Amino acid sequence: MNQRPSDERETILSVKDLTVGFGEKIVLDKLNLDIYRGEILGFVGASGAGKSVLMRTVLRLLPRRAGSIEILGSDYDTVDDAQRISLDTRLGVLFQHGALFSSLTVKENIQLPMREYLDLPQWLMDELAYLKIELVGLSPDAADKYPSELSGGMIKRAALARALALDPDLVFLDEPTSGLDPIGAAEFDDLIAQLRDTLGLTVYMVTHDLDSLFSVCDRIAVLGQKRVLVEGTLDDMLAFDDAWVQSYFRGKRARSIPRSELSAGHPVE
Ligand SMILES: Nc1ncnc2c1ncn2[C@@H]1O[C@H](COP(=O)(O)OP(=O)(O)OP(=O)(O)O)[C@@H](O)[C@H]1O
Repeated sequence: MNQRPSDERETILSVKDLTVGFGEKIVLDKLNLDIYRGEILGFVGASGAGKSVLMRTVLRLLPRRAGSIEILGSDYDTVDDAQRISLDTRLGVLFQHGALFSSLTVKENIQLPMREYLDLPQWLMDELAYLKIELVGLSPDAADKYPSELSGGMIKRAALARALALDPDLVFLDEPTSGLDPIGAAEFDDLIAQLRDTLGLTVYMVTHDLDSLFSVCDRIAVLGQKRVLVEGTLDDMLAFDDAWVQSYFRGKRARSIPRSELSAGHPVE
Protein backbone atom coordinates (compact mmCIF):
# COMPACT_ATOMS: atom_id res chain seq x y z
CA MET A 1 0.00 0.00 0.00
CA ASN A 2 1.39 3.42 -0.83
CA GLN A 3 -0.18 6.54 0.53
CA ARG A 4 0.67 10.17 -0.02
CA PRO A 5 0.29 12.56 2.90
CA SER A 6 -3.38 13.64 3.15
CA ASP A 7 -2.57 17.33 2.53
CA GLU A 8 -1.21 16.45 -0.95
CA ARG A 9 -4.29 14.52 -1.97
CA GLU A 10 -7.36 15.85 -3.78
CA THR A 11 -10.57 14.78 -2.08
CA ILE A 12 -12.92 13.43 -4.70
CA LEU A 13 -15.76 12.36 -2.42
CA SER A 14 -16.41 13.74 1.03
CA VAL A 15 -19.19 12.36 3.22
CA LYS A 16 -19.83 14.28 6.43
CA ASP A 17 -22.02 13.37 9.40
CA LEU A 18 -24.20 11.13 7.25
CA THR A 19 -27.23 9.60 8.94
CA VAL A 20 -29.46 7.10 7.12
CA GLY A 21 -32.28 5.01 8.56
CA PHE A 22 -35.38 3.01 7.74
CA GLY A 23 -38.32 3.65 10.08
CA GLU A 24 -37.04 3.32 13.63
CA LYS A 25 -33.80 1.69 12.52
CA ILE A 26 -30.70 3.86 12.10
CA VAL A 27 -28.19 2.15 9.77
CA LEU A 28 -25.56 4.91 9.46
CA ASP A 29 -25.08 7.45 12.22
CA LYS A 30 -23.01 10.61 11.62
CA LEU A 31 -20.66 8.72 9.31
CA ASN A 32 -17.61 10.51 7.86
CA LEU A 33 -15.54 9.33 4.89
CA ASP A 34 -13.17 10.95 2.39
CA ILE A 35 -11.94 9.35 -0.83
CA TYR A 36 -8.86 10.74 -2.58
CA ARG A 37 -8.19 10.99 -6.30
CA GLY A 38 -6.38 8.02 -7.78
CA GLU A 39 -6.73 5.68 -4.82
CA ILE A 40 -8.39 2.29 -4.55
CA LEU A 41 -10.31 2.27 -1.30
CA GLY A 42 -11.40 -1.11 0.03
CA PHE A 43 -14.57 -0.86 2.10
CA VAL A 44 -15.34 -3.72 4.46
CA GLY A 45 -17.75 -4.45 7.27
CA ALA A 46 -19.89 -7.23 8.68
CA SER A 47 -22.84 -8.44 6.65
CA GLY A 48 -25.72 -6.02 7.19
CA ALA A 49 -23.46 -3.27 8.54
CA GLY A 50 -24.66 -0.86 5.85
CA LYS A 51 -22.01 -0.93 3.10
CA SER A 52 -24.58 -1.07 0.31
CA VAL A 53 -26.76 1.51 2.06
CA LEU A 54 -23.82 3.93 2.12
CA MET A 55 -23.06 3.35 -1.55
CA ARG A 56 -26.70 3.75 -2.56
CA THR A 57 -27.05 6.89 -0.47
CA VAL A 58 -23.99 8.50 -2.09
CA LEU A 59 -25.51 7.60 -5.47
CA ARG A 60 -28.77 9.27 -4.35
CA LEU A 61 -30.72 6.02 -4.67
CA LEU A 62 -31.62 6.24 -0.96
CA PRO A 63 -32.59 9.34 1.04
CA ARG A 64 -30.49 10.53 3.96
CA ARG A 65 -31.74 12.00 7.22
CA ALA A 66 -28.75 14.24 7.84
CA GLY A 67 -25.27 15.00 6.63
CA SER A 68 -23.68 16.22 3.43
CA ILE A 69 -22.13 14.62 0.36
CA GLU A 70 -19.58 16.49 -1.73
CA ILE A 71 -18.43 15.18 -5.10
CA LEU A 72 -15.42 16.92 -6.67
CA GLY A 73 -15.86 19.79 -4.23
CA SER A 74 -19.56 20.37 -5.03
CA ASP A 75 -22.26 19.77 -2.45
CA TYR A 76 -25.20 17.84 -3.91
CA ASP A 77 -27.63 19.96 -1.88
CA THR A 78 -26.49 23.33 -3.12
CA VAL A 79 -25.95 22.69 -6.85
CA ASP A 80 -28.65 23.26 -9.46
CA ASP A 81 -30.23 20.47 -11.50
CA ALA A 82 -27.81 20.81 -14.42
CA GLN A 83 -24.79 20.64 -12.11
CA ARG A 84 -26.31 17.66 -10.29
CA ILE A 85 -26.68 15.78 -13.58
CA SER A 86 -23.11 16.71 -14.44
CA LEU A 87 -21.94 15.35 -11.06
CA ASP A 88 -23.87 12.13 -11.69
CA THR A 89 -21.88 11.59 -14.87
CA ARG A 90 -18.63 11.75 -12.87
CA LEU A 91 -19.64 8.55 -11.04
CA GLY A 92 -19.76 5.02 -12.42
CA VAL A 93 -21.23 1.99 -10.70
CA LEU A 94 -20.75 -1.74 -10.95
CA PHE A 95 -23.55 -3.30 -8.93
CA GLN A 96 -23.17 -6.69 -7.34
CA HIS A 97 -23.86 -9.46 -9.91
CA GLY A 98 -23.31 -6.99 -12.74
CA ALA A 99 -26.96 -5.93 -13.10
CA LEU A 100 -26.86 -5.89 -16.89
CA PHE A 101 -30.17 -5.70 -18.75
CA SER A 102 -30.73 -9.22 -20.04
CA SER A 103 -32.71 -8.11 -23.09
CA LEU A 104 -29.88 -5.85 -24.30
CA THR A 105 -26.56 -6.84 -25.84
CA VAL A 106 -23.29 -5.90 -24.17
CA LYS A 107 -22.90 -2.99 -26.57
CA GLU A 108 -26.44 -1.76 -25.87
CA ASN A 109 -25.89 -2.05 -22.12
CA ILE A 110 -22.73 0.06 -22.38
CA GLN A 111 -24.56 2.63 -24.47
CA LEU A 112 -27.42 3.05 -21.97
CA PRO A 113 -25.67 5.76 -19.88
CA MET A 114 -24.59 7.49 -23.12
CA ARG A 115 -28.22 7.59 -24.30
CA GLU A 116 -29.35 8.91 -20.92
CA TYR A 117 -26.78 11.67 -20.49
CA LEU A 118 -25.27 12.47 -23.91
CA ASP A 119 -26.61 13.30 -27.32
CA LEU A 120 -24.32 11.38 -29.67
CA PRO A 121 -24.84 9.81 -33.10
CA GLN A 122 -25.11 6.02 -33.16
CA TRP A 123 -21.80 5.53 -35.00
CA LEU A 124 -19.93 7.42 -32.26
CA MET A 125 -21.68 5.48 -29.48
CA ASP A 126 -20.68 2.27 -31.31
CA GLU A 127 -17.04 3.37 -31.46
CA LEU A 128 -17.08 4.34 -27.79
CA ALA A 129 -18.68 1.04 -26.79
CA TYR A 130 -15.97 -0.92 -28.63
CA LEU A 131 -13.30 1.19 -26.90
CA LYS A 132 -14.76 0.37 -23.48
CA ILE A 133 -15.02 -3.31 -24.41
CA GLU A 134 -11.33 -3.33 -25.29
CA LEU A 135 -10.46 -1.37 -22.15
CA VAL A 136 -11.92 -4.08 -19.90
CA GLY A 137 -10.20 -6.89 -21.77
CA LEU A 138 -13.19 -8.33 -23.65
CA SER A 139 -12.90 -9.34 -27.28
CA PRO A 140 -14.87 -7.25 -29.82
CA ASP A 141 -17.24 -10.14 -30.55
CA ALA A 142 -18.61 -9.81 -26.98
CA ALA A 143 -20.32 -6.59 -28.16
CA ASP A 144 -23.29 -8.35 -29.76
CA LYS A 145 -23.69 -11.05 -27.12
CA TYR A 146 -26.49 -11.05 -24.55
CA PRO A 147 -25.66 -11.38 -20.83
CA SER A 148 -26.96 -14.98 -20.82
CA GLU A 149 -24.24 -15.89 -23.32
CA LEU A 150 -21.42 -14.60 -21.09
CA SER A 151 -19.41 -16.25 -18.31
CA GLY A 152 -19.46 -14.72 -14.81
CA GLY A 153 -16.11 -13.04 -15.39
CA MET A 154 -17.25 -11.61 -18.73
CA ILE A 155 -20.42 -10.24 -17.11
CA LYS A 156 -18.31 -8.40 -14.53
CA ARG A 157 -16.12 -6.96 -17.27
CA ALA A 158 -19.14 -5.93 -19.36
CA ALA A 159 -20.68 -4.29 -16.29
CA LEU A 160 -17.39 -2.51 -15.65
CA ALA A 161 -17.37 -1.30 -19.27
CA ARG A 162 -20.85 0.14 -18.67
CA ALA A 163 -19.65 1.78 -15.43
CA LEU A 164 -16.86 3.41 -17.48
CA ALA A 165 -19.20 4.50 -20.31
CA LEU A 166 -19.10 8.20 -19.39
CA ASP A 167 -15.40 8.29 -18.38
CA PRO A 168 -16.16 8.78 -14.67
CA ASP A 169 -13.66 10.09 -12.11
CA LEU A 170 -14.89 7.70 -9.43
CA VAL A 171 -16.25 4.16 -9.79
CA PHE A 172 -18.14 2.25 -7.14
CA LEU A 173 -17.65 -1.49 -7.27
CA ASP A 174 -20.00 -3.58 -5.12
CA GLU A 175 -18.26 -6.89 -4.41
CA PRO A 176 -16.71 -7.05 -7.90
CA THR A 177 -14.94 -10.39 -7.38
CA SER A 178 -17.79 -12.27 -5.69
CA GLY A 179 -18.72 -15.37 -7.65
CA LEU A 180 -15.42 -15.45 -9.55
CA ASP A 181 -12.89 -18.24 -9.15
CA PRO A 182 -9.56 -17.18 -7.55
CA ILE A 183 -7.82 -16.79 -10.93
CA GLY A 184 -10.70 -14.78 -12.40
CA ALA A 185 -10.81 -12.66 -9.22
CA ALA A 186 -7.05 -11.97 -9.37
CA GLU A 187 -7.35 -11.01 -13.05
CA PHE A 188 -10.19 -8.65 -12.24
CA ASP A 189 -8.13 -7.08 -9.44
CA ASP A 190 -5.27 -6.57 -11.90
CA LEU A 191 -7.65 -4.93 -14.34
CA ILE A 192 -8.86 -2.49 -11.66
CA ALA A 193 -5.27 -1.59 -10.74
CA GLN A 194 -4.39 -1.15 -14.41
CA LEU A 195 -7.37 1.17 -15.01
CA ARG A 196 -6.42 3.21 -11.97
CA ASP A 197 -2.87 3.54 -13.31
CA THR A 198 -3.79 4.29 -16.94
CA LEU A 199 -6.98 6.34 -16.52
CA GLY A 200 -6.24 7.89 -13.12
CA LEU A 201 -9.50 6.32 -11.95
CA THR A 202 -10.52 6.51 -8.29
CA VAL A 203 -12.10 3.32 -7.01
CA TYR A 204 -14.42 2.66 -4.07
CA MET A 205 -14.60 -1.09 -3.70
CA VAL A 206 -16.99 -2.82 -1.32
CA THR A 207 -15.50 -6.24 -0.84
CA HIS A 208 -15.30 -9.31 1.36
CA ASP A 209 -12.32 -10.53 -0.65
CA LEU A 210 -9.18 -10.42 1.50
CA ASP A 211 -6.98 -11.05 -1.54
CA SER A 212 -8.38 -7.92 -3.23
CA LEU A 213 -7.85 -5.90 -0.07
CA PHE A 214 -4.26 -6.96 0.25
CA SER A 215 -3.28 -6.91 -3.40
CA VAL A 216 -4.87 -3.79 -4.91
CA CYS A 217 -6.32 -1.53 -2.23
CA ASP A 218 -4.27 1.52 -1.21
CA ARG A 219 -6.42 2.15 1.83
CA ILE A 220 -9.01 0.22 3.79
CA ALA A 221 -12.04 1.57 5.65
CA VAL A 222 -14.09 -0.55 8.04
CA LEU A 223 -17.77 0.09 8.63
CA GLY A 224 -18.89 -0.80 12.15
CA GLN A 225 -21.11 0.63 14.85
CA LYS A 226 -22.91 2.65 12.12
CA ARG A 227 -19.83 4.65 11.16
CA VAL A 228 -16.33 4.30 9.75
CA LEU A 229 -14.67 2.57 12.65
CA VAL A 230 -11.11 2.69 11.34
CA GLU A 231 -9.45 3.64 8.05
CA GLY A 232 -5.88 3.40 6.88
CA THR A 233 -3.33 0.80 5.92
CA LEU A 234 -3.32 -2.87 6.70
CA ASP A 235 -1.01 -2.13 9.63
CA ASP A 236 -3.61 0.33 10.97
CA MET A 237 -6.20 -2.47 10.78
CA LEU A 238 -3.94 -4.96 12.54
CA ALA A 239 -3.22 -2.48 15.32
CA PHE A 240 -6.86 -1.48 15.85
CA ASP A 241 -8.42 -2.70 19.06
CA ASP A 242 -11.81 -4.07 18.01
CA ALA A 243 -12.97 -7.68 18.13
CA TRP A 244 -14.51 -7.76 14.61
CA VAL A 245 -11.56 -5.97 12.99
CA GLN A 246 -9.12 -8.29 14.76
CA SER A 247 -10.92 -11.47 13.77
CA TYR A 248 -11.38 -10.25 10.18
CA PHE A 249 -7.77 -9.24 9.57
CA ARG A 250 -6.06 -11.83 11.77
CA GLY A 251 -8.47 -14.75 11.43
CA LYS A 252 -7.76 -18.00 9.63
CA ARG A 253 -8.85 -16.63 6.24
CA ALA A 254 -6.34 -13.79 6.62
CA ARG A 255 -3.52 -16.29 6.20
CA SER A 256 -3.44 -15.15 2.56
CA ILE A 257 -1.78 -11.91 3.68
CA PRO A 258 1.70 -11.90 2.17
CA ARG A 259 4.18 -12.46 4.98
CA SER A 260 5.94 -9.22 4.01
CA GLU A 261 2.75 -7.33 4.93
CA LEU A 262 2.97 -8.54 8.49
CA SER A 263 5.49 -7.10 10.84
CA ALA A 264 6.82 -9.20 13.72
CA GLY A 265 4.28 -7.61 16.03
CA HIS A 266 1.33 -8.67 13.85
CA PRO A 267 1.23 -12.45 13.71
CA VAL A 268 -1.65 -14.21 11.99
CA GLU A 269 -3.48 -16.49 14.42
N1 LIG B 1 -34.59 -0.42 1.52
C1 LIG B 1 -34.40 -0.86 2.77
N2 LIG B 1 -35.43 -0.84 3.66
C2 LIG B 1 -35.25 -1.26 4.93
N3 LIG B 1 -34.07 -1.71 5.43
C3 LIG B 1 -33.05 -1.75 4.59
C4 LIG B 1 -33.14 -1.32 3.23
N4 LIG B 1 -31.92 -1.47 2.64
C5 LIG B 1 -31.10 -1.97 3.60
N5 LIG B 1 -31.77 -2.13 4.76
C6 LIG B 1 -31.19 -2.60 6.02
O1 LIG B 1 -30.00 -1.86 6.27
C7 LIG B 1 -29.01 -2.70 6.87
C8 LIG B 1 -27.73 -2.61 6.07
O2 LIG B 1 -27.90 -3.27 4.83
P1 LIG B 1 -26.79 -3.31 3.70
O3 LIG B 1 -27.39 -4.06 2.54
O4 LIG B 1 -26.27 -1.95 3.45
O5 LIG B 1 -25.68 -4.19 4.40
P2 LIG B 1 -24.27 -4.63 3.81
O6 LIG B 1 -23.24 -4.15 4.77
O7 LIG B 1 -24.16 -4.18 2.40
O8 LIG B 1 -24.38 -6.21 3.91
P3 LIG B 1 -23.82 -7.40 2.95
O9 LIG B 1 -22.34 -7.45 3.19
O10 LIG B 1 -24.50 -8.61 3.48
O11 LIG B 1 -24.20 -7.07 1.54
C9 LIG B 1 -29.61 -4.11 6.92
O12 LIG B 1 -30.11 -4.33 8.22
C10 LIG B 1 -30.72 -4.06 5.91
O13 LIG B 1 -31.76 -4.94 6.27
